[in-house]
Amino acid sequence: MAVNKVNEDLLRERARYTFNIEELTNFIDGGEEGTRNRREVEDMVIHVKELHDEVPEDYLSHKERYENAVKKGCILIDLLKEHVLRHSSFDAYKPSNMYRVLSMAKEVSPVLLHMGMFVPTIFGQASAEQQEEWLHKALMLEIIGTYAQTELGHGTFLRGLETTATYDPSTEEFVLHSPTLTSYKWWPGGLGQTANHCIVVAQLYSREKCYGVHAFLVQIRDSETHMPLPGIKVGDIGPKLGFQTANNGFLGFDHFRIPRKNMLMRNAQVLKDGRYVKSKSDKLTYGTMMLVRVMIVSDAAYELSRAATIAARYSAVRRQSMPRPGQPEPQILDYVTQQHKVFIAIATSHALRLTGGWLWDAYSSLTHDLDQGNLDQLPELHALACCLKAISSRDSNSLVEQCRMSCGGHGYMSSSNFPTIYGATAATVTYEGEYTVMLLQTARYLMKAWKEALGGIVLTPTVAYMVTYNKAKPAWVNTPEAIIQGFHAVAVGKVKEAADGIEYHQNSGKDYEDAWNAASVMLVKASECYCRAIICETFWKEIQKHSRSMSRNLAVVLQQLSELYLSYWVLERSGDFFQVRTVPLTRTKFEFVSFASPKCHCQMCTGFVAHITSVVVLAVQVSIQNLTLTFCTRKRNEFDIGSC
Ligand SMILES: CCCCCCCC/C=C\CCCCC/C=C/C(=O)SCCNC(=O)CCNC(=O)[C@H](O)C(C)(C)COP(=O)(O)OP(=O)(O)OC[C@H]1O[C@@H](n2cnc3c(N)ncnc32)[C@H](O)[C@@H]1OP(=O)(O)O
Ligand SMILES: Cc1cc2nc3c(=O)[nH]c(=O)nc-3n(C[C@H](O)[C@H](O)[C@H](O)COP(=O)(O)OP(=O)(O)OC[C@H]3O[C@@H](n4cnc5c(N)ncnc54)[C@H](O)[C@@H]3O)c2cc1C
Repeated sequence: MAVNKVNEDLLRERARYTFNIEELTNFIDGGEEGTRNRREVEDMVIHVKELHDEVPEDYLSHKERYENAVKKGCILIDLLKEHVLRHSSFDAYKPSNMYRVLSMAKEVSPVLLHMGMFVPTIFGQASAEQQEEWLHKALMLEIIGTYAQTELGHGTFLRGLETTATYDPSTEEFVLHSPTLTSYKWWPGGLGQTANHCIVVAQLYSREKCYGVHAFLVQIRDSETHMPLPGIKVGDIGPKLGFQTANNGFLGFDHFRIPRKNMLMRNAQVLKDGRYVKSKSDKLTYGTMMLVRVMIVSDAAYELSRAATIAARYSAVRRQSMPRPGQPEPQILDYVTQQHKVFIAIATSHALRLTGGWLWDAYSSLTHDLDQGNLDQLPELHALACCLKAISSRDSNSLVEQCRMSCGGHGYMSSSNFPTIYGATAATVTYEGEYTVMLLQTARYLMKAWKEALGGIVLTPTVAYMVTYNKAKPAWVNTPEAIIQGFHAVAVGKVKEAADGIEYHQNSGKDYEDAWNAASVMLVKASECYCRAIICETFWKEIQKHSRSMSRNLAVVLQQLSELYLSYWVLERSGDFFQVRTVPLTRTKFEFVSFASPKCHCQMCTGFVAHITSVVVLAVQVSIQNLTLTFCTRKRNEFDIGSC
């Protein structure tokens, strides 16, 4: 049988590395132990023949595809359980670990929601007694759950959910009911045929009073027969853009009774006589969503890294066209347009991975604070989780599509794996908080921060620069740090612009809600810019921090990747940078000028870096005196193919 020979072009490209591959691998895995763990799991998986498809999934029926996914899910979960039990360091809920293992089956797993939301909800919202009863069963998959919150009529507006849970003190039970068609749960993964339990989010009623949405653990199928229990209507919602084996389903209740103890009572409680005990914050019910949003940032990075790897390899081996008559067809990797498509995908996968790790650390610190009853960091972390989930999933999905397109017709094949990766990342832009809605949530936080900044109040870390502009006159020099300061200036400008927009509409007679709506496009933009500034700054600072403990060759390349990322986004947002005309930020002097302003001139280079080892560092130099912006370009290395 012909032995698969590695493509010579690929071998030649790999021989040109200027850094130690194992060192980079360890960096990506979070250290040598992370690489060892990952390889151990991959070695376990790669040798399981049942995980390899004889027939492409696309040629299977929906039923065969689902059964195939269930089989693979069981195998992978057994590996995960064995590995978690054997290696306490393999923490299934650190970013990406659990998702990594499940995604080795290519198609999304019908037990993704069990692992990704059902178990974490028990961790985060069940009382100690309830964890005692359910956690081990869930971790060992003796019960299989999902997270049933979204309804046919409401996904974003949680306070509008219609499913009711009414307490009956005479029997010490909650009666779950779906009063309307729109109240049917719709979307929960695994609900179609897989889950026999679920977390149900419903409006809690006791003593004729509504206390808002709370979470309940509900058995919906018989543990022996797997048939729906009496009073339960459940099934599959049908075909989707992707995620075909996620087994998304619908669920309706007809006066379905559960014991009082099945209300998750870590935060709020209902006593036997029906008295309601309020939690420290009713937003703690939303805790699982914050966890998954935090995980999505790292997993969006992971999916993008897969797509970028496919595109980079294809670009090395694909030869096409003949720019010079009689010469061999060049590798498409040598076309600057191809580099412009692929290199930003590589840089972004690193940017999002490092930002996801930073966010995970912030989330871990918050959960520790919450355990101590300290909710101070909750608002900022909610705002961060919202905008980073939105931007990371959107960037990942659009760059996955860009990688696909960079591979021509072969990128359109299912065998390229781009369609599966695209389907997975497209879903994350919507689920766990729809893109626009998440950015508007962050905007809510930014509007408050802006008011505090104007009052000179010291702000939380990620918005502190809104005040510092009032004090330190930035001595902006030609460095990446200058670009980051530029992104801060753009973010502050957009926040101010949105706040002024709300004020303008209120002054013209609108109430706050209408003024907010009228300014909402600017509010979304302000959140995008705030988030981009965070990713740029975190990426750059993480690379600087890790560079100190890595070999110089690797540090150089990673530094160039982070500079490429900064340069790319300055070019992408050059309009916003042009608009920023900055004197030390004070209330009255900070203003945006229109493009037409005679004072704003710029020699922005429109070229793009020709090769990953040569980075054009764009920096913003602001001459405070004459209020002009001069973008100067400084070529770090050879051949900048672009032209102004
Ligand atoms: C890339 C490939 C794959 C990646 C895989 C990911 C990782 C794998 C792990 C798990 C797999 C998961 C698979 C997921 C499948 C999908 C599941 C779902 O989609 S579950 C359903 C998700 N639904 C949502 O996210 C709903 C979104 N809506 C909301 O969150 C809320 O309705 C709202 C938009 C925030 C508005 O809520 P509400 O009206 O109550 O609030 P406001 O009035 O706007 O604000 C009130 C104050 O409350 C604060 N707030 C709101 N939410 C939170 C929160 N979560 N935490 C903390 N604080 C919160 C808000 O800031 C307001 O505060 P103030 O301004 O008043 O101080
Ligand atoms: C693949 C997939 C898997 C899912 N899995 C689950 C699951 O397991 N469990 C679960 O509970 N849910 C799940 N969901 C549902 C998901 O959480 C919702 O789809 C999501 O929250 C969006 O809600 P919606 O679908 O009602 O859209 P809507 O909220 O109706 O949004 C529609 C449009 O209205 C806009 N909009 C809505 N509100 C506002 C506002 N206040 N201001 C401005 N614009 C607004 C949005 O921006 C969007 O453009 C899943 C969804 C998908 C796609």
